[in-house]
Parts: sequence; structure tokens; C-alpha cells
Amino acid sequence: MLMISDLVKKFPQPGGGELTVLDVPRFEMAAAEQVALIGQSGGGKTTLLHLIAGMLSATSGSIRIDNMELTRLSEQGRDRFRASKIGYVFQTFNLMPAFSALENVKLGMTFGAGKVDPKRAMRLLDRVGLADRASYRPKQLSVGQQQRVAIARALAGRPQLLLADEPTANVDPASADSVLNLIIDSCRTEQIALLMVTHSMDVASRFKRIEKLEEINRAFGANASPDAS
Ligand SMILES: Nc1ncnc2c1ncn2[C@@H]1O[C@H](COP(=O)(O)OP(=O)(O)OP(=O)(O)O)[C@@H](O)[C@H]1O
Repeated sequence: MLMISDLVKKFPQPGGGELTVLDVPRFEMAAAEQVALIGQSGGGKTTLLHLIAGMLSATSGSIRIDNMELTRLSEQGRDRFRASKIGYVFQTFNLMPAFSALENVKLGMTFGAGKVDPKRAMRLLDRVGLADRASYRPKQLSVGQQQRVAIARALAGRPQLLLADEPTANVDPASADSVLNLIIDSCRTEQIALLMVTHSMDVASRFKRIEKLEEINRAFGANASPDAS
């Protein structure tokens, strides 16, 4: 369902010139496959996720999702494509502070096909164990609860691919386990492909397939620094 070939991303440098962060000859994922992506800090993991999500444009190369060539789409086209096909769980949740937990989940539906299904939104909140917190605002929820709302929101639009960028980095160890199980199990149940960036070997060991960015990225060495985490 995801096929990347000869993908290059360069960033302009503050002092002039360009830095090649990614140069990925090939990376593929099958439908509903679950992959952990590990690698050194600054190696380009988040950049790769942003490219796949269409939040960044590639310098050159190809990203195909479900046979749609993402690199040929305009920024607006990529936004629409992301809304209909891709869920994204951020390290920092990115919930809308003025909206309740339930409204945040419903927002995940309006970004997608545009149809809000309140019953599904409630079912998703129930699945993440927060049915009784539906009317709470993010700041009235614990950090682990906020991340669970963010997961429900990411699943709300029935994506084919869920991208998760260190989703357990900011939650305590006890919540981290439940957040991780929730993502892995939900993707399995809903047949959603999952690509999760993690610094934790504990987390990565939950996955059958573990990819090291250093091994798929020919630009490695140009930008990575020793992992501080
Ligand atoms: N908008 C940008 N402009 C210039 N350089 C950037 C930009 N975004 C990222 N970079 C550079 O690209 C490199 C990769 O960053 P990225 O955030 O993808 O790494 P990462 O592997 O996710 O790191 P970490 O594990 O520390 O989160 C870094 O050297 C960073 O400085």
C-alpha cells in the first residue's frame, strides 16, 4: 500500500547551501502491515513521516500510497489525500484545546470524507477507555488520556495508514503500555497499516518488522548526531 522509491529530501541551511536529510532508494509496506522505524536523533525519521503524510514536499523521487503518486499532487491535493487516507499521532498530541474529547474525535472525521458519525466517535472514545470523559477539554485530561483521545481522532477518519511519531514519548511508563497496545490492537482490528517511529527498543520489540533508518537512508552520516535519548 506504500511504495517509496528514490526519495530525496533536502533542506536549505540557515548558513546557505542545502542539507540532504533523506535519500531512500526503496521502502515498502504492505496493507495492514506494522513496522517500527528506529534510528539516531536527527536522522530524518520525522521528516520521512511528514513526507509520507504529505505535510512536506519531496525534493525528488516517488511516494505511492494506494497507487496514488503523492509527489505529483499540489499542497491542497496532499492535504485532501492525507485527510482521506492517513491518520497521524504526534508526540505532542495536537488536540484542539477549546474542544471536548468527543469534538476532537469528530474533527478527525470532518477532515476525512467530511461525514461525522457521532456513534462511531463515541465508540472510539469507549475503545480508548474514555467514554466517561467525552465532554472534558484536553486540559482537564491527564497526559496519557490526551494521547488516547489523539489516537481515537487519528482512527476516526478510517485511514489506511497510521503514522505514529514516538507516541509514547511524553506519557508515563504505565500509560505508555496502554497507549502502545491501543495503537497496535486498533490497527490490527481495523486492518490499518502502521508505521511507528520510536527510540525505545522495548516498543520496537513489539513489532515483527523493525527498520533502521540508517539502513534505508543513503544520506545517513550527513546529519545524524549521537542519540541523546
Ligand atoms: N524545516 C527544516 N529546515 C532545515 N532543516 C531541517 C528542517 N526540518 C528538519 N531539518 C533537519 O533534518 C534533520 C532530520 O530531522 P528529523 O526531525 O527528521 O530527525 P529525527 O530522526 O526525527 O530526529 P529525532 O529522533 O531527534 O526526533 C535534522 O538534522 C534537522 O536539523
